[in-house]
Amino acid sequence: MAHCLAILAHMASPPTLVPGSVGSVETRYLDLPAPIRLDCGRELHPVRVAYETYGELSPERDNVILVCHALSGDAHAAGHSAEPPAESTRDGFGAERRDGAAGKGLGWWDGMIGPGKAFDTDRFFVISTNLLGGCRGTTGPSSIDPATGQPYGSDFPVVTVSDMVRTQRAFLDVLGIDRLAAVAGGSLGGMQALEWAVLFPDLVDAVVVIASTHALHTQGVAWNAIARNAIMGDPAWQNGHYYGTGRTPDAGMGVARMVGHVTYLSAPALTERFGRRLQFADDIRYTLREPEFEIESYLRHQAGSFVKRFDANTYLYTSRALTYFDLARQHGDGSLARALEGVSARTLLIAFSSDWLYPPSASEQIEQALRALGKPVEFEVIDAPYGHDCFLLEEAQQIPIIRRFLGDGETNPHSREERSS
Ligand SMILES: CC(=O)SCCNC(=O)CCNC(=O)[C@H](O)C(C)(C)COP(=O)(O)OP(=O)(O)OC[C@H]1O[C@@H](n2cnc3c(N)ncnc32)[C@H](O)[C@@H]1OP(=O)(O)O
Ligand SMILES: N[C@@H](CCO)C(=O)O
Repeated sequence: MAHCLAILAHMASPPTLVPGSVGSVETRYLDLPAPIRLDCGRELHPVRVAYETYGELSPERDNVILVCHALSGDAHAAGHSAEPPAESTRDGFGAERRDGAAGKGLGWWDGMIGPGKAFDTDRFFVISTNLLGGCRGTTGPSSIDPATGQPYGSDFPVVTVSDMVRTQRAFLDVLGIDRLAAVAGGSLGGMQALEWAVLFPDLVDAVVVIASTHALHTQGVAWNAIARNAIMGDPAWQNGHYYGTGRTPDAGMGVARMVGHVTYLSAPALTERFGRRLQFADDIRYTLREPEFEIESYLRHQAGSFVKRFDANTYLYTSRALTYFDLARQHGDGSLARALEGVSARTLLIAFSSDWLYPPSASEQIEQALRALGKPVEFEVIDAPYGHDCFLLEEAQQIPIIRRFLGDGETNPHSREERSS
């Protein structure tokens, strides 16, 4: 009888998928029970991880998707933030920075995570963590160093993408999750997804790597160096020990964000949007200090909002980690193919035609290496004009590709409708 009911359930019309919101969410915090051993040779303890979850964990715990954020994101990936920050205020990067990466209290990938969306919370239990070295609740340079009772500052160890992934693994162990249906992310988040597939091949079924690379190209390393030098060259940086001094390297970090932001956009998109239009249309004002062009004003705005929500030291550490990332060097003695030999996850690579910072050619190299090894891999280049930040903006084109890759959900045993039938 139960068997018949199950068949009937399958014969019924599939549920209509209307993309929705995950609603109100709360960031939670978990302290890891053991130290994290880092690539640099040091151990880090204590380590706290800030995280959010969306959807329902299946009884078999086999429907978990880990979402990894990019340089300036945080654990708040979807839904509306429910609460004022609690623990994260301890490091001084909480309350006034509450609006988070995407602003207005909405998660930075809200368009991609939720019922009927790319990472469908009717099927999957999505977990998002703030990365190691972060400033939004996970242990980072603004956290208290137990050895001194003061914030680490630049005494925080230099961390790598592998360290971030090992921290996520330790965090998931505490939650009792020993297998991931998928790991997904854009940019630095995509690097983490790749690192998961290489470091823990037996634990990951699929990876979704968007606007990312196996190793940032020379120009990308150079832009990151310029950004870090802008921060470290600001006298208010104070060798990284600015917490509690009343001075923060806002000027340097503002420049870093301006540089970064231009690299996240395409030249045609900038031209299309701003051209050479003057901020004050009447005429030029013969001023050195004030923004004269709309693009100057826009960049100043981006810089100003960024310094209100982000810690300069976290920028330095995160930027350093993404420039170190190099699968071939770290795992393949210089060979990307050798680095990927052990991967068993299905891989989806998505790149954007206008992304010159993480260009489609980098994803293509990964695709070719995986294909030559006989690994299951799909690669899609989305034609979109906005540059690297397309992974945050071009949801409509990404959603069907990712949904198809993850299965359409109609036969998934963990879809909410089928579980309740
Ligand atoms: C990926 C992760 O893990 S999280 C990190 C993602 N988040 C970020 O990077 C945050 C920074 N924001 C951005 O990079 C971008 O805003 C995106 C990519 C997220 C979204 O892009 P868009 O929605 O197109 O935002 P856009 O680039 O138009 O910026 C809009 C802002 O510029 C302001 N603006 C636009 N033109 C001007 C101008 N001429 N002068 C001054 N300000 C201007 C708008 O008023 C608006 O301000 P607000 O954000 O304070 O409301
Ligand atoms: N704009 C995004 C993309 C960086 O890769 C961020 O700030 O995190």
